[in-house]
Amino acid sequence: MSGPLVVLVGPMGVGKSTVGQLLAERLGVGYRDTDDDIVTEAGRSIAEIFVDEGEETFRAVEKRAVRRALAEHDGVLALGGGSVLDADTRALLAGQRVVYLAMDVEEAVKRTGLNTARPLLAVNPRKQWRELMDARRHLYEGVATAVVTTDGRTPEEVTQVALDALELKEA
Ligand SMILES: Nc1ncnc2c1ncn2[C@@H]1O[C@H](COP(=O)(O)OP(=O)(O)O)[C@@H](O)[C@H]1O
Ligand SMILES: O=C(O)C1=C[C@@H](OP(=O)(O)O)[C@@H](O)[C@H](O)C1
Ligand SMILES: [Mg+2]
Repeated sequence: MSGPLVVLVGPMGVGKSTVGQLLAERLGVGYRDTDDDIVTEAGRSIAEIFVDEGEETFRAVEKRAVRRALAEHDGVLALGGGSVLDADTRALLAGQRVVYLAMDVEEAVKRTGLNTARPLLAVNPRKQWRELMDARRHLYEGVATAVVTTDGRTPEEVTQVALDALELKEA
């Protein structure tokens, strides 16, 4: 199987970036995050790209960033939470080892409700979360080869559960 050793998907704030770095350390491989790639390339924050150019442009940039990272990176790759909205991206994820980090809506509101860096949640976070998960849950499940629930677990515990689920050898 070519491509990353592990790809992480799931909603904003579920811990893809946090767990991704821990997982990479435990596995002794590199870590990459498509949101970071986008920020580096654009020289602006994700929020600025959303405000200046709109979500559609962001999604096009994101699609290219994901394609490139899947082709180039062989370690742990964390994707932005909305990457799976794109059908071509979902097709590229078929055949990859993909972990869906999941959480319920209340946990999501708790973790991200007050975080203005995430433009999709700027107004009425609980309602937005419900709508967002209703629209995306099946997409995350569709690309996942493993699902790891994060509610009530520390990032270290989530990392351990992911390692157990993946049956990958540690470094
Ligand atoms: N298992 C967890 N329990 C509690 N807080 C967490 C957990 N995982 C991540 N966080 C916190 O939630 C926030 C979002 O985490 P992050 O890794 O950036 O998520 P993502 O990349 O999925 O958007 C951070 O403040 C992080 O410290
Ligand atoms: O779910 C989404 O649509 C988004 C998730 C964010 O990444 P994280 O999932 O890493 O927070 C970021 O790409 C952007 O704010 C949009
Ligand atoms: Mg992230």
